[in-house]
Amino acid sequence: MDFFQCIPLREAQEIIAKELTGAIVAFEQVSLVDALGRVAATDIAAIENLPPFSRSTVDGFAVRSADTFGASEAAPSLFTIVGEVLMGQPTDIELRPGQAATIPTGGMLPAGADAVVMLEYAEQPDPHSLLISKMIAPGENVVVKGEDIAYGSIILRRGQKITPAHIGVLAASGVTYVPVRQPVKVAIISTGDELVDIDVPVKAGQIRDVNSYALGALFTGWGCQVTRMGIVRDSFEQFYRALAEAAVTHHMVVISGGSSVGARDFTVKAIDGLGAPGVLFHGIAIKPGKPTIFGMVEGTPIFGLPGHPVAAMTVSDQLVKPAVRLLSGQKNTFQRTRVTARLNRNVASSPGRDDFIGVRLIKEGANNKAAPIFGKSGLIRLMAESDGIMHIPADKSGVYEGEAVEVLLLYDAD
Ligand SMILES: Nc1nc2c(c(=O)[nH]1)N[C@H]1C(S)=C(S)[C@@H](COP(=O)(O)OP(=O)(O)OC[C@H]3O[C@@H](n4cnc5c(N)ncnc54)[C@H](O)[C@@H]3O)O[C@H]1N2
Ligand code: MOO
Repeated sequence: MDFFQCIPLREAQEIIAKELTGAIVAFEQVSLVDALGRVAATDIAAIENLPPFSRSTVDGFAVRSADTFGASEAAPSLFTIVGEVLMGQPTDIELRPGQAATIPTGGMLPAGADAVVMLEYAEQPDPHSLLISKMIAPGENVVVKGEDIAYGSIILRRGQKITPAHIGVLAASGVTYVPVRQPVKVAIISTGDELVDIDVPVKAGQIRDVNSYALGALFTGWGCQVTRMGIVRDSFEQFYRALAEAAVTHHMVVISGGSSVGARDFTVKAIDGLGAPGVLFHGIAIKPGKPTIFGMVEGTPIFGLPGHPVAAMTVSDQLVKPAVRLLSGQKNTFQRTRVTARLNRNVASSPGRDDFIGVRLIKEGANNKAAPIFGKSGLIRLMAESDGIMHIPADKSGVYEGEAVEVLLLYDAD
């Protein structure tokens, strides 16, 4: 018998997406060196061409490519060297037919030139003459003005998570400050009379609070600003007060424990009591993580995650992560880094329920083998031993040895 109505995982994700689409946190300006991993709040367009002038990509001689037409070992083209381009300086050399100029890698292409021949393909019979014995194509060994980034093109898109390469593009374009979304502020409340903090001696019947640390680390890795609100004992009043405070001071609240139907499980009552619309679902057809709760209180999403650490992390991966992406205005809400691997044994699963099982990835030639890490969802070590989570969709009743499975990487970059 089930105490609550389980909805499919897809439906749970759709409810969250519907509630949070457009509910984006405010923006702020940060200096370029602080922009890594932040989410761009606006499109940024290039206000200049990059490179701002045509440049050589090799050490050699700038020429007019047409002058090498028909050049061969037997009949090399002859050029007069009319000057030298200096690194980091403009040049007023203007090549006429039959003329060449010495140029360093990165040097400014002189007017009239459209290609550069590498030093090793040219011969200098004397300091003022040059013989080129092969044809040079227009644009050879040259990056033309605006070829990297054209004036007016979009160099960073709203909703993109800023990578080291974006930082490079922004630096190249002279952008010193970047408009980004504020970090999503997440409060984590651990509930349970059995819990003690990690610096407190553990007495019989007690365990250390794993979830506020593991989930806090997970959310921090996604760019959130995490407040660990500490452990709230199983008293409704204390819990209600902590939740009310967390909901008004944070963009999102994540409660660990108290999501099941035990006598002390009052998460649903507290969320419903705090404001509209309250609890939107309680129970998902997923393993682990079945007793998950989600609600909205006056615009703040509240997650009630199962206390078992593997369940709490799995549900975070499937539901809290897209919620964070929606709040921070990221475009790729449900996009995941996946690898395909072949199972090294049969794995049974119940149809009608999405199963998530930690796996170790073993490289075998060009392929990956997935070795499931079985165990109860209360065992945090399962996550530590896993490289990712294998997903068995609800329409399957198991996967056979050798079959391909999708493995979601727990710590993907996007
Ligand atoms: N009769 C039923 N019992 C349970 C069901 C059910 O359907 N019927 N569901 C089980 C499943 S599945 C899960 S998951 C858990 C969910 O329990 P709660 O979310 O209500 O959480 P608690 O009862 O508080 O704790 C469960 C378990 O996890 C440990 N825990 C809690 N918080 C932490 C923490 N911060 N760090 C480490 N470990 C934590 C807690 O000590 C319990 O052992 O319910 C099943 N029961
Ligand atoms: O969420 Mo529970 O951990 O499904 O076993």
